[in-house]
Amino acid sequence: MTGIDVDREQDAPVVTVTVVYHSVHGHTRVLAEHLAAGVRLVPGARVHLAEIRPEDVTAGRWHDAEVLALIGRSDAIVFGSPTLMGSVSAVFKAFMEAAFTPFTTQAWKDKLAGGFTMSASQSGDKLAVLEQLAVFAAQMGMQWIGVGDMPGNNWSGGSRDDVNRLGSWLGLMSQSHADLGPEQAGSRGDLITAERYGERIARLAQRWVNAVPYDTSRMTEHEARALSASLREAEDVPAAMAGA
Ligand SMILES: Cc1cc2nc3c(=O)[nH]c(=O)nc-3n(C[C@H](O)[C@H](O)[C@H](O)COP(=O)(O)O)c2cc1C
Repeated sequence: MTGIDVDREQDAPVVTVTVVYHSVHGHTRVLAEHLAAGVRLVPGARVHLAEIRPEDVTAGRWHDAEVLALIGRSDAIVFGSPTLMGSVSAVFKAFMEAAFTPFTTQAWKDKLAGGFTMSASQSGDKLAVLEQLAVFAAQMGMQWIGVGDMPGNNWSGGSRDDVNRLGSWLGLMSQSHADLGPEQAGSRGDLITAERYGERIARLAQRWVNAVPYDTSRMTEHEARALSASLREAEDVPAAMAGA
């Protein structure tokens, strides 16, 4: 992120948020769309929806050059997957593994990140998915943003329509009844929480790009090893001792 692009009409910093998600039956897609609607509320914020498609996975390897290029141009990336067997879906995991290439050059370092998941059970082990996504973002050197809303549906007057009704802060959780189609995905509260989360990410992205411009240090693994070796050499520490 070098320099600040300003939307003159709206007098706001331009930021690009990409929502990268997989959905088998469409419920997670609805969540992604509401998240994007929240981003659009922010003047200057641009949003893209990038669906990870099973047809782009061949022999377990995902590839879509356009999606990777889009992510490369984005200030914030929000990752989303249904919870399947307490994990991100196999298709989304293939996307995560394809990020090994940008990992090696730290290409996504210091971009903002967030995550969301949809499942049928109230808990359904959704937290495991958000943890998986947050660890992934950390490996990519990204800055994670959680949900910033107080918990709902945690008292006698609460309901499914409450904001953050599942009380999740690491990322966005939503729940859809297993017998209902995507047109009834989540609850009203979940969809409002998704919009609020999208808006939060966009506003924080604006704050992030508006900060003092800088170029963060990036190193490939090879360069990191060379740096360690030169430091050892300068201190005259034998490699065997330094690595003990
Ligand atoms: C193979 C499979 C595994 C699932 N595992 C879980 C699970 O671990 N926890 C849960 O609450 N729901 C689970 N579900 C339900 C889905 O998370 C739920 O139907 C979700 O809405 C699917 O989202 P999608 O329509 O975006 O694909 C599972 C469904 C399938 C088909």
